[in-house]
Amino acid sequence: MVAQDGNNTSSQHEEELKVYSLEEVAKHKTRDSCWLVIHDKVYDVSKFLDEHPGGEEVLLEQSGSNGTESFEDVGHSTDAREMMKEYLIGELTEEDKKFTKDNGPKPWAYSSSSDQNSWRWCGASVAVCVAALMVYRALTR
Ligand code: HEM
Repeated sequence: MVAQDGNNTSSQHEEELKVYSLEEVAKHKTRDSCWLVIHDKVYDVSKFLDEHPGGEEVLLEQSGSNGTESFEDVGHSTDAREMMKEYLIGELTEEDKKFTKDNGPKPWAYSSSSDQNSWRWCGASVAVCVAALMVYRALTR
């Protein structure tokens, strides 16, 4: 018979998150150990410095502190947000949390996988044109 023990090994990553204070995070601001906080989560991006499309400088600048605002200002894509999970090492202590909300990528930063978006815009534009034409014809009759 099939044993039903498949659900106790998955999705434990979130539960295993370590808790760090901002003070602890502030000790990691070098190339060898570069941590930063985004939306109250702690990321160790030391191994990502060379790969970051925005360059290592910006990451080093934000290291040891809260990079949420800069991260959101750039409007990182869905792909970037997926990528982050790889570098997640923990979260801030309750007292250090800012409880910022992750509103997802900005409209201009959707990843290429969501080409459907352009089609949606295209469809909407056609609909607006047709509606305008109908109104025009109704008014000029
Ligand atoms: C773990 C954290 C981060 C990851 C995984 C990440 C990933 C990425 C990726 C994949 C891109 C390419 C564009 C995109 O897909 O959105 C990018 C661009 C960029 N990132 Fe980050 N990033 C992180 C943190 C930060 C932080 C804290 C800053 C602070 C300023 C930053 C600044 C930038 C800039 C300036 C660009 C270039 C945007 C452009 O040229 O259009 N990133 N990042």
